[in-house]
Amino acid sequence: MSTFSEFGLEPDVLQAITDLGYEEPTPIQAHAIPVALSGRDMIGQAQTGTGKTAAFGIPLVSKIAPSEDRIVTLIMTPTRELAIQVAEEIEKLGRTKGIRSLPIYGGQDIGRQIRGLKRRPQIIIGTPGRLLDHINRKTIRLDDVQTVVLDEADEMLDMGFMEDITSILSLVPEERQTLLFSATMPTNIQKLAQQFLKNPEHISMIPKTQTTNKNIQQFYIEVQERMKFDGLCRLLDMEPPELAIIFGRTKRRVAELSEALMKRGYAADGLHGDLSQNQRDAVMRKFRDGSIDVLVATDVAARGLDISGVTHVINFDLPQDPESYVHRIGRTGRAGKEGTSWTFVTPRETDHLHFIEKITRHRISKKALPTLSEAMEGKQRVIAERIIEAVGNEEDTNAYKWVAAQLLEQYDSVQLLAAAMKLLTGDKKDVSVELTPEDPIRSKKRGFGGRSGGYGGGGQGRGGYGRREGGGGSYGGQGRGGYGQRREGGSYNGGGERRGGYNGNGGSQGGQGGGYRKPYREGGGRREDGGGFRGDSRREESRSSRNEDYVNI
Ligand SMILES: Nc1ncnc2c1ncn2[C@@H]1O[C@H](COP(=O)(O)OP(=O)(O)OP(=O)(O)O)[C@@H](O)[C@H]1O
Ligand SMILES: [Mg+2]
Repeated sequence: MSTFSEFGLEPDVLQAITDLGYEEPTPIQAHAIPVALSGRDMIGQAQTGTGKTAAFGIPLVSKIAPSEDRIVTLIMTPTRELAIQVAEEIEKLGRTKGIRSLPIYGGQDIGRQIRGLKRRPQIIIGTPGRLLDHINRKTIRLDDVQTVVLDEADEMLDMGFMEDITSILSLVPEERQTLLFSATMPTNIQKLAQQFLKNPEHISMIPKTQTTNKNIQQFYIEVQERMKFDGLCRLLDMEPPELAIIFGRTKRRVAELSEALMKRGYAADGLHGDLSQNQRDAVMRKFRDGSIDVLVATDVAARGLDISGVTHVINFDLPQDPESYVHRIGRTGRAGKEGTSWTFVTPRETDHLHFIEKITRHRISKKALPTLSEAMEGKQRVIAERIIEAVGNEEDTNAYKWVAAQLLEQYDSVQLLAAAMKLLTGDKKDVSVELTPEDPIRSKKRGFGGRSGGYGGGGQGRGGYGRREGGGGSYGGQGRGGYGQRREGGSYNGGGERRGGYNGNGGSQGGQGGGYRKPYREGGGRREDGGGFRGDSRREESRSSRNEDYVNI
């Protein structure tokens, strides 16, 4: 299928597609749209940034009559930011036709959502926790829903969401169409998914040879934990990104890292689940409009987010599992654009890196940590470019010329310009920053075949937060060194490895015994929106507070 008109779409919908600037369907759209239009259940898998949203969005808006005044379509996403973004795309696709849609997510004023619901939207895009809240308040009824979409399906069907999804889907009529989309779909998840699907068509656009998007150049740098921050600064200086997303492992890590980058003069801010929704919205707005160019985030930003201009993804901490790696780096190299990813790996984590390479079927190229002089060169290049740009702007510089001429009479021109450049670089490399060191990720050494079948098992909540005493010494600047004592014990990912096959032959479904959860959610099950990435005690709170969404991180 090479044009959208070949799908037999209505003129209004075609107009909306044109307005979005989409000229021809992407491969997943070409294959998935006809199946979705036919009413069949489907599992749709395609690489990050290849247009899965419109692949389900176009058929959804096509199938709804503008006169419909009930909720007939439900889309679920794992994070609030993704719900907002998907809602925006659906709104654009449905606007010309007069389709009404509404995002429903935790952290937003519920009264506002209730007012929105009075406009009788036909499509709801929500996160599970807040959806359940509305269902309990009877402000949302799902009796008339005909189509359900789980975006980031594997994440949604992970243990953290399983219970909520099951409750929500039990309220949707059996006679419905269910569509699952994701860039990753571990085999075990597919099996589980079939619990909710009827005779689904499986459409996979993932090439046998590589699960990550080929437009992303992937590098890793082996670096000691204590050198990571300086390494990051050098990297940002050497190859200044247009926009970059830097992933850290935990909320605390992200808070510390964004703070540290700001202190060193970078236009950065952090996104994680301990922030209020207003703060989260403000950070996203600043990143989207370019008032910051570095977004430091937990995995809350790993899935689905589509921000144009992201040229670099940096894994400051190695992700826990290969899926997370695929999604994180997939925030760049979208819609045919090129992108670069850098991953920091501490010496003890190289096994885990190779495991990620094996599962993603892609070799990640090794690079050396940029040297100080490479970083300096990069910085100076940027300053030189800014100066040259300003030189071209006579009007802006006129007011400075008189003083410039005076200075040139007294000083050497090269010396003058060098001094001005030095001031412009705003060099703050000596500002000391605090960063608590992280433990290395332990390699899972899982084979494809599965050791004991299934995911997880167990799940007694061992471990939790690897108690750490002594905390962080100062990091960088002067005073480097004091790293704080750390007591061993209490592995941070709480024991429970994901046993069993990844793409596994062999892994049975494992769902009994509380299994089927990722290691970092071990021991708790339910996620809270922005809750701990590790099974810490907060999960108990989230279990009882149903009025929020349960996204981890
Ligand atoms: N047919 C098309 N032509 C051009 N651009 C498109 C087309 N379809 C989608 N896009 C653009 O491609 C980008 C990625 O789309 P989208 O966010 O749907 O990707 P995705 O496959 O859902 O990725 P992820 O797995 O990260 O969620 C968006 O900016 C979107 O506007
Ligand atoms: Mg998506």
